[in-house]
Amino acid sequence: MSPEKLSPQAIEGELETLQDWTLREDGAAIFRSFRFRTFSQAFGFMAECALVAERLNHHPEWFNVYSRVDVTLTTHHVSGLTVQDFKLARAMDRAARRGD
Ligand SMILES: C[C@H](O)[C@H](O)[C@H]1CNC2=NC(N)=NC(=O)C2=N1
Repeated sequence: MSPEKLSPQAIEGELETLQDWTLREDGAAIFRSFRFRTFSQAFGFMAECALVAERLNHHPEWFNVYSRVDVTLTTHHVSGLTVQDFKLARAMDRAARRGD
């Protein structure tokens, strides 16, 4: 059963629990730029998140340059946000704290 597209109100509620993420202008994605001390830490973060994404069957759109990883989360099959995006965002926040 694929998750339902979240309403703007539900998205607002979810974002209140995720201080470091911002809602994209079109309201269909959330964004965070992670900063690490080294490239190795950034890549280790990506490797850990890749395994989480596979487990959730929900995958990020991300860009890495050196110690920075920019992440955009959206649910392609509803062209918007679902609980899967916020579940992955929380997992990524946890992984980033471990990588510090
Ligand atoms: C077939 C497979 O379940 C789908 O392609 C999954 C895979 N990962 C996904 N990731 C994201 N971000 N959005 C999706 O809609 C999505 N769908």
